[in-house]
Order: sequence, then structure tokens, then C-alpha cells
Amino acid sequence: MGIRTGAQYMEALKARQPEVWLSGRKVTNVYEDVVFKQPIHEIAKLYDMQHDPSLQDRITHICEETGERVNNAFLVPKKPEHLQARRQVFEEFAKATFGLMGRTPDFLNVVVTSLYSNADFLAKYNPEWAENAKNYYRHVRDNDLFLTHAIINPQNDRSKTSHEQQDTFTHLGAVKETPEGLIVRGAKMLATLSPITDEVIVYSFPGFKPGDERYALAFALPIDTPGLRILCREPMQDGTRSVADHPLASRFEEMDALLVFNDVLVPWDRVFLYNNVEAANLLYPKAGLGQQPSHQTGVRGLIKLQFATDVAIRVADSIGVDVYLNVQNDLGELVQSAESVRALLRVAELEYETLPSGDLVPAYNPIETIRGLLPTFYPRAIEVMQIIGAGGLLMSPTEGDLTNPELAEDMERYYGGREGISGTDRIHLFKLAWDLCGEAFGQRLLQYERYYTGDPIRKKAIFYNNYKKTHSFAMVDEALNVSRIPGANETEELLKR
Ligand SMILES: Cc1cc2nc3c(=O)[nH]c(=O)nc-3n(C[C@H](O)[C@H](O)[C@H](O)COP(=O)(O)OP(=O)(O)OC[C@H]3O[C@@H](n4cnc5c(N)ncnc54)[C@H](O)[C@@H]3O)c2cc1C
Ligand SMILES: Nc1c(O)cccc1C(=O)O
Repeated sequence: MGIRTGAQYMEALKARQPEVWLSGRKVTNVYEDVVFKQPIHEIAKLYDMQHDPSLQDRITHICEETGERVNNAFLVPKKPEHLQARRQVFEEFAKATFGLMGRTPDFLNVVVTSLYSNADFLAKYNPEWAENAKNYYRHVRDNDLFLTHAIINPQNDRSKTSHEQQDTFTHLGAVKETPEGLIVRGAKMLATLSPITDEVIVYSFPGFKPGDERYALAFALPIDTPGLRILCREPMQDGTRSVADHPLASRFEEMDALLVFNDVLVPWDRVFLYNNVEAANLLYPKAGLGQQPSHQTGVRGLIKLQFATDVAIRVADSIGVDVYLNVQNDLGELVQSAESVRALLRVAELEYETLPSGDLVPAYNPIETIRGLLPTFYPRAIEVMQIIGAGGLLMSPTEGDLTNPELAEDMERYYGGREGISGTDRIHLFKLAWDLCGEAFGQRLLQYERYYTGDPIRKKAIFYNNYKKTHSFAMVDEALNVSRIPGANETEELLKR
């Protein structure tokens, strides 16, 4: 089939009935549910972009294996232009959502592509796992599927490993093997957008200990597989808030969910890893599951940071406060943050690494540096927006007030900004800013940037340890050697005199 349209994506949603729980009710029709309607629409637009003649060649390509047109997220980069092609789809999808939707289809499609291109890693442990991963990639690519993922154990007792939790099956683990496949039980989080996806892929960040064998798992399933329960967090939008009052929150909310597997059958051909602590711990670093998606997260994160920066600048300008040095200083800092990320991304792509397989990946140090910086750059952008908008952020009336003729004069006189900014302009701008920096929606976006890539502190520690292991420290050695040149100390003595 190759690239789907938005309508085809929505048809697939309508045909499915996953077990979704939301605010104490079982959702009987995901497609028609008010909470999911708008996000479904936003995802459908991305699928339609693949058919837009002005974008198609930028974000899709003809698959060598099938001759069909597929998304660039499925491209295995073999030359620098492929890396650029992949970036183009990340960029276009992120621009269409202002970088606010982190788990658009391109994100996990890169993860699956990475599993495919690193299938040799799996083959070392079990050739069937490698074949399964490769076939799964083809299935996702050729049907243009939208995946969610759940790679984190629920936060029960983080000081204990999976097999040490009070209940054997709190964390997702294998119960038994059957001729058809594995039976799995327990929970995983934090499956963003899961109710409106086609399939789920489950694997883990490293951290397994001996004894955790049953939890060392990786597999994929259709989202409506019997026994798979999706427990949504409280929605931030009820689907009825207007686009005028909440221009971002009403459109881009990504539902997060806990997945509970109640003795779910995973067919053997969907198992990518099982019962092997070493393989599970090495999967993320050795199968490119960090370095390849980080290209998508870097591009998307940059666009989100640029958007927040631009909103902060427009807020400051609208009320004439960017004539002040302190405000210019804060806004200059945000622009420099965004420029730093933009430069790092460029370096990561230009100084790409070539793997032994011949595949190209963005350079590790700069791409990983982006991941280390975004968890502080983005919250800072939001803080600056709050500081500059100050009390005005809490003064916005509603669309109802704006459209009531009796209030029209007040709206223009008291809500207008500096000369040239009407009351209506300023109200709309401040509502946009409040969605980002005040609403629960905006707080989730901030939490996302802090944690989407795992614990930022442990991630930075891993980065440092890698750096230390691979860096030569030649300058320090050179400086030490010079000071040991015979007679060097005598020269110093002479110079002192
Ligand atoms: C909005 C959002 C969307 C997300 N979407 C997804 C998704 O779609 N799929 C998915 O799988 N995951 C998703 N994640 C989950 C994300 O991967 C995790 O939040 C992240 O890995 C951190 O894990 P945790 O939340 O369990 O925090 P924890 O690991 O429980 O950490 C909690 C705190 O304890 C500290 N801590 C915990 N353990 C240690 C330790 N061993 N050493 C030192 N300090 C420790 C941490 O520093 C942190 O401050 C999402 C997260 C967010 C916030
Ligand atoms: N955050 C990630 C995720 O959820 C899956 C795969 C990779 C990452 C990452 O940031 O490296």
C-alpha cells in the first residue's frame, strides 16, 4: 500500500475497538469521542501531507524493495542526502504541529527502522528475533502504521528491580510460553497517543538485573489486541473548549496512558527479544534506538523551542516591554538557546558517523548534547514567557466576551497593547501564550521536554562516561609533556628574573 491518506488512517481507527478507559468510562467509539476528535484530525493532516504535491518529494520516497512510495522516516540512510531527506519529514511534521506533538508517526517509525537496520544485533542472540524485527519494519512501512510505545515500568518502587517488586506481575513480564506465542501480564507506561494509534511496540531502557529474565522483553501488537487495556490519564481538554480560547490546547493534546496487559498473547513472530537480560540491556545503545530517534527529537525540539521563543518575543513586543534591558536580556538568551540547538543539529548532520554496516547516523556528541540541553532550555523559555507576560496572562477574557457587542468598546480600550496592537490581537496572543505557559496542557509540554528521553540526569551521566572513554585528552598530555622538557624549568626561572 505505501503512504496512507488521513482518511485511510481514520477508516482504520473506525474499524477498531481497543479497550480504552477515560475518566471512569469505557470509550466505545474512539473516533467519535470528543476528547480524541481533534488530535485524530491533526494526525490525519500529517498523513495527508504525504500526498500534497508541494511536499511529497520532500517527505516521501520510492521504496527500493517494493517500488511503493513510503515515508522518509523508513529510509535507512546510506548517504548524506538520506539523512537530509529524513530530516525533511521530521521538520515538516514538526512545523505542522509547532513541535508540540512529540509522538507523531515519524518518531516510532524511525525506531522500527533502526531495529531493522540493526537486526544483526538481535541475530547474535536469536536469528528469529532478527527476522521478526525485519518483517515488522516491512509491515509498518508498507501499511504506513502509526505506533505508540511503552518502555517504562510503572513507578511502584524504583529502588527495587522488576523481580523484587511486591507482586511478580506489576511490571510487565512473561507468564508462560505456548505453541502460539508468549503470554504476558503486567503494566508498562507511558504510552502517549495510544488510543488513536494502530499498534504498540514494547521494549525497555537498560537497567535489568539477573533475576529479571521474564521482564526482558521486546514485542509489538495491534492496539486492539484482546486483553490489552489502555488506562488514560485525566484529559486536559473535554473536546468542547473553543479553538479561539485555546488555540493550541484544543488541537494538540497528546493523551498519555498506562498499558495493562491481562494475559495477552504475543504471537512468536512478533517477539523481538525475550528472556535475555544482557540483550535487553544492550538493545537501546546497540540497536540505534537512542541515536536514530534523537534526530527526530532534535529537529522537533528545535521547532518547539523556536515557537516558544517567538511567542515570548511577540508577547513582549505587544505590550511594549522589550524596550527594557532585562527583557531584552531574557529574550536574547532564548534566541541564543534556539540558535545553539540549530547549530548542533547542523553539526550532527554534517559530521555524521558511518556505522560498520555502512548506515549513516547523526554524530553522537552534538545530537546527544541537544538532548542534554532541551530539558533546561525549554522550561527556561516557558519561565521567560511567564515573567514577561506577568499579570496580563491572567486577564484574558473569552471568545464570548470578545463577540458580545456590549463589551466591544471595553475589549478594545482596556485590552489593547502598544500602539498598533488592538484589544482583539492582544487577547488572542496572550491566550496562545497562556496555553503554552499556564494551562495544564503547557505544563505537560514542559514535563515532556524534561523527561521524554528518560531521566536527564542519568542520560547526562552516560554521556559524560562515554565522552571520557572515547576522548583522547591530547591537549592536556601535550601541555604536561612540554612542562617536562629538560631545561623547561630553568627557562621559567630565567623568565622570572
Ligand atoms: C509527557 C510524557 C510523555 C511520555 N511519553 C512516553 C511514551 O510515549 N512512551 C514511553 O515509553 N515513555 C514515555 N514517557 C516516559 C519517559 O520515558 C519517562 O518519564 C522517563 O524515562 C523517566 O522515567 P520516570 O518518569 O519513570 O521517572 P523515574 O525514573 O521514576 O524518576 C523519578 C525521579 O527519581 C530519580 N531517579 C529514579 N531512579 C533513579 C536512579 N536509579 N538513580 C538516580 N535517580 C533516580 C529521577 O532522577 C527522577 O528525578 C513520557 C514521559 C512524559 C513526561
Ligand atoms: N525517549 C525515547 C523513547 O521514548 C524511545 C526511544 C528513544 C528515546 C530517546 O529519547 O532516545
